Amino acid sequence: MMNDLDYNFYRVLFEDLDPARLMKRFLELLLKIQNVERGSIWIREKDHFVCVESLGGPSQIDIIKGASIHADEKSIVGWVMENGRMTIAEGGKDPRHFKAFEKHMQLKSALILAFPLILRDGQVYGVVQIVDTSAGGSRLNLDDHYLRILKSIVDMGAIAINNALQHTDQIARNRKLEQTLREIRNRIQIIGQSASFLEAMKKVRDYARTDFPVLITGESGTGKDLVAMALHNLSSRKDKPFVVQNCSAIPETLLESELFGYKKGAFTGASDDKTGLLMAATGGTVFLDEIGDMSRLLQSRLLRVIQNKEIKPLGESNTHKIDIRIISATNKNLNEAVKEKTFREDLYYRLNVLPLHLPPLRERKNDIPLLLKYFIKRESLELGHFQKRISDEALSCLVDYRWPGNIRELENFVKYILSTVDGDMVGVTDLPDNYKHPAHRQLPGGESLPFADGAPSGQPADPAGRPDFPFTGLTWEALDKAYVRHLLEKNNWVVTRAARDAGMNRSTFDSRMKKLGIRK
Ligand SMILES: Nc1ncnc2c1ncn2[C@@H]1O[C@H](COP(=O)(O)OP(=O)(O)OP(=O)(O)O)[C@@H](O)[C@H]1O
Repeated sequence: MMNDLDYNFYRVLFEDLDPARLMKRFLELLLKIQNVERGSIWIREKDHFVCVESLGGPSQIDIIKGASIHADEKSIVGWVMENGRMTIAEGGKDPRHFKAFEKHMQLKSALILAFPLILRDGQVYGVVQIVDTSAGGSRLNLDDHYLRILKSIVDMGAIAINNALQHTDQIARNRKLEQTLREIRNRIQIIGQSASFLEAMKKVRDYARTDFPVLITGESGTGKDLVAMALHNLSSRKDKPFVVQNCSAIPETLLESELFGYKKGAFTGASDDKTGLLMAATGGTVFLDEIGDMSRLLQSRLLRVIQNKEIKPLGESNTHKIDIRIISATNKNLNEAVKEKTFREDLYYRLNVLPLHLPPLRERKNDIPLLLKYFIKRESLELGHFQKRISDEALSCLVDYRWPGNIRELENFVKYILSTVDGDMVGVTDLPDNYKHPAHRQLPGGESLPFADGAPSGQPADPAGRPDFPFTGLTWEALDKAYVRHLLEKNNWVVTRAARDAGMNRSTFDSRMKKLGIRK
């Protein structure tokens, strides 16, 4: 029979990536080689050995697929798992034989041949049993040479089965990840009620109905990534990939490989074909973040892709048609970059078909209380904490604050207060200095107002918990001096501008400076 092991045998091992089918075909093959009818495959699962395939026997009760043996029980399967070697056992007589399964079987095992299923690293993950039920176990061929060949077949099968199991596991994991991603995307909440924000959101809905490129502009942390994802989710491409690439974070050659892909051997180190993101996203949306940082060379390649709707990976002679929507984003002034010739004008017009500007948080102050509430709720739920509230005074400081890091900064601020404030109410004293009343902030140039760290010493706290008037305890002159210096610093020591901010003319401001002893 062993001579009949033609290429069909290898097909059994390498053709099928479905573990159940593969195990069945593999077991059938082993039984055919040994000319017996009964056999089973067992896999270790935590503290049990589970029969994942079983063949043979005249009736259904002889099939033990799905049965399991506890690792503490005496069994041939357990012995082989533990010792990692083949064994031959006499059914019913061998003390290792777990007889419970055979109690009701029509045919009892006479001789059992069991091989370990071993991984490349020597780990035993399963056992295959080949069982002879003929009288005296006369059918099994136990010739040394024969068994050695059989063992190498089992070893190959073990690797093939494990590959198939891992492959299936990987597919299941990918499915789960995709599902989680879909859920996360559906959970996206975009918070805002200010006019400028609502106007931007209307554009998002309008743009989602089309397929034209969108260029999102706005300061860092204003929500460009979030809005790009929302646009994709609202569009007809929502069930296709949404692929994100940050164009500033990686070197040019790496970015080129990521976006356009390459053919095996296109350059030293290209040991396999790589599908670029633009091709992988076909049918879906590509979000190119920080597009203003893309090199001129890659700008030209991207332009060609947009113009021709096709892509040619590095080192490949053929082009591939692609169907993608491009959303790009920048916190730079691309108009300026075009003037300075660091950004291609033709690409700029190709990308900026539908412009979308996200206003900074300081221009949508109405949204600040709403966003604070939203993040407090979200983060408290995550932490399993009670939801804190923000006192009116603290809230007014936060609304006045300029939020240079926009919503990202606000999100981080909420995490900070939830971690540091003990009580249920967040008061002014809980705020870091730079978030307090403007007069409490660090002055430009590093100079602080005299009591930037809190109320001046000796001032009793208000029993109602209201913050002290911040200027108590300062002389009029000290206050005057700090204010004049602050205006000068803010205006880079351009006196005319500082005077305008103070609401006085230049010469009055000059004489005030002189009186206070402040020199340029
Ligand atoms: N309107 C909003 N509602 C709720 N969360 C928001 C909103 N806008 C932004 N965020 C959150 O603020 C954080 C920063 O947003 P995002 O990363 O989209 O900003 P960005 O403009 O792309 O920043 P960068 O230019 O630095 O990449 C994210 O965690 C995002 O979920």
